[in-house]
This record gives sequence, C-alpha cells and structure tokens, in this order.
Amino acid sequence: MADDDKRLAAEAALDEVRDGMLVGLGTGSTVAFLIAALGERVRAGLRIEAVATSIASARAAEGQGIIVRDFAGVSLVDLTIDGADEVDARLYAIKGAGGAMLREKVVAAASDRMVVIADGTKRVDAIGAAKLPVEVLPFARSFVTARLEALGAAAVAVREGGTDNGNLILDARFGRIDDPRALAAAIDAVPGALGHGLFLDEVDAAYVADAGVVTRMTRGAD
Ligand SMILES: O=C(CO)[C@H](O)[C@H](O)COP(=O)(O)O
Repeated sequence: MADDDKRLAAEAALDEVRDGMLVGLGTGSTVAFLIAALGERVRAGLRIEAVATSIASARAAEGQGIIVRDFAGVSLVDLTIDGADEVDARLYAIKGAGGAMLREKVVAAASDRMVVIADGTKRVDAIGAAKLPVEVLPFARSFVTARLEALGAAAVAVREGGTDNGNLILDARFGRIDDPRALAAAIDAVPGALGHGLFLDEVDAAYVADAGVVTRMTRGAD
C-alpha cells in the first residue's frame, strides 16, 4: 500500500538525521509520516531543531514536541527531507502538488543536503507527466498563464485556494518535458512567476519505497 511505502521511505531517511542538526521539514502526506517518526525520536532523546516549509508542517512538528524555528531568521539548514510528485534517475523532481514548492525550494537551497522520500508511484523514467505547479503573484495571473501556454503547456488551471504566501498556484500540464533545464530557466524569467515545482539541482538522494522495499537513489546512479 502506498501509505506503508510512504512510512517506510520516511523512516529510512531518518538514518540521515544526527544530534544537533537543524532539519528542514517538507510538506505533504509522506512528510507527515516523517514528522511523526521524528517526533518519536525527539521524545526518546534526539536533539534537533527544525524549520518547516509550510504552516501545516510547522503545526504538525510542534504537535510532536519538535522545536520549530522561524525560517525568516535562518540562512543555513543541515538536512532537508521532503516529498515529491515525480523523481527520476537523474534526481530531477517535480514537486508542489501540496502547494508549498516555493518555500520548499528556498529551504532546499539553504540546505547542505536535501533528500526526497517517496512511494514507488513517484518513481518515473523521466519527469513531466505530473502537473507542474507555478506560484504566481495574483496580479500576474493571466499574463503568466499566457506565457506558460507559449512555453508549451497544453492546459493551465488556477488551483483553488492560495499558498501560505498569499499567492496563487497555476497548475500547468506539459505532458512531456524534453528539456527540463530550458523550461525551468524560461519560467524563472517570467515576471510574476515566483517559483515552480521543477527541482533539478536540489536533490542529493532519494529514498523510494516500493512494495515494502526501500531503494536509496543517489546522483549518477539508477
Ligand atoms: O511538493 C510537495 C508539497 O508542495 C509534496 O512534497 C509533494 O506533493 C508530495 O506530496 P505527498 O507526499 O503527499 O505525495
């Protein structure tokens, strides 16, 4: 079951957590298993502090007795553990089904190391089938939609509800992304597009659990 695999992947990634670390907590249902398992370790004596990539993850971590620092006062994180919607052998990932990809990218960039945790349904040959979320300044909604269509998005939909940052999410369906780096650079260059779910350089390793077996993927290996 996907939930069992999410829990297994989350628990496997806990091996990377050491006493004294500042740990970045991602967002989503897989990270919820991580936060629960990390909470158990903290109650058993592990000494860490955390920063969170969403209000939901901050509340969940505090509920587990984990000390959560305001990321606004932080510039360096030791290790961030986060989920993904797709991850391939290059450790390219699409993130943001949970809507937190902008904060997730900032925290990942501040991190010495970032690892992804996922169940086997997220492991793909090449990223691109998942919808690509783009966080947008509400003022720029139509303009950014037109630019995404010009970049090849077959459909662009405004997601219901905003982000923790008070912005909108446009879900863009590209179907196939031939050149993820070119697409990421093109979206980065659109004024009003504040962030997107293409993570091409951030992920150092991934723990993917499929039917109860956890595989640790690293850069340059399948
Ligand atoms: O990127 C994310 C949130 O912005 C999530 O990590 C991603 O959507 C995976 O979520 P889940 O673990 O619930 O499948």
